[in-house]
Amino acid sequence: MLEVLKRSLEICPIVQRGEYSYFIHPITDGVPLVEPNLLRDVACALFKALDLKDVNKIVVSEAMGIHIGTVLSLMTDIPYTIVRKREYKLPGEVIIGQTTGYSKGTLYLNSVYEGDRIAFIDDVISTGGTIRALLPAIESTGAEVADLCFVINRGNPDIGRAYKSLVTIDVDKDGVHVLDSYF
Ligand SMILES: O=P(O)(O)OC[C@H]1O[C@H](OP(=O)(O)OP(=O)(O)O)[C@H](O)[C@@H]1O
Ligand code: HPA
Repeated sequence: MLEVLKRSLEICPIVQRGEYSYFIHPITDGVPLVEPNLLRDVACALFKALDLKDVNKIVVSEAMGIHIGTVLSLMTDIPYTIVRKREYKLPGEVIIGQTTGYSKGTLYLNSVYEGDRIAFIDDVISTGGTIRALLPAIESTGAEVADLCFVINRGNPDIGRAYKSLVTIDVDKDGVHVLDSYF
């Protein structure tokens, strides 16, 4: 398990976004091509790694949480909602400031309510800026984040609580180096 993911990371290209060495990978970018065997490898590992007991909703963030949220939802029959980069002004919408290693923006959380037990998944954690902003926003609704898992962990940031990641990597100008994996 995770052999396909690890191999694909070791060959992925790097581009500079200012000071930030950005790796380009099918799971985090949708390019190069998302091969079904890679998606299957990731989906099965997420399903196995996450504790989904009594979880009633999956939360993912736009854009690149969406394909992994879709496959996990199909596998588990648990519905998911997407934290969007677009405002809806629905009642209860939570507005979140997001800062990553290369961008700043605003996210909008909907469809999460008091009493929900949430599994949060995302393609990558890097500086941790996104999840550090998202966690209190989800919890402000009265929902509990029961488990969280990232497909790729670069940087292993402290987010104030435990989290899971399928693979841990280091990125430099020469490429991606896989340091550790969950399975
Ligand atoms: O740990 P951080 O430094 O916050 O980085 C992680 C975030 O960066 C990416 O999202 P991005 O906002 O680039 O959007 P995308 O999914 O559309 O690529 C990724 O999907 C995470 O949500
Ligand atoms: O280096 C990266 N590559 C792809 N997605 C990302 N999201 C945060 N950092 C990265």
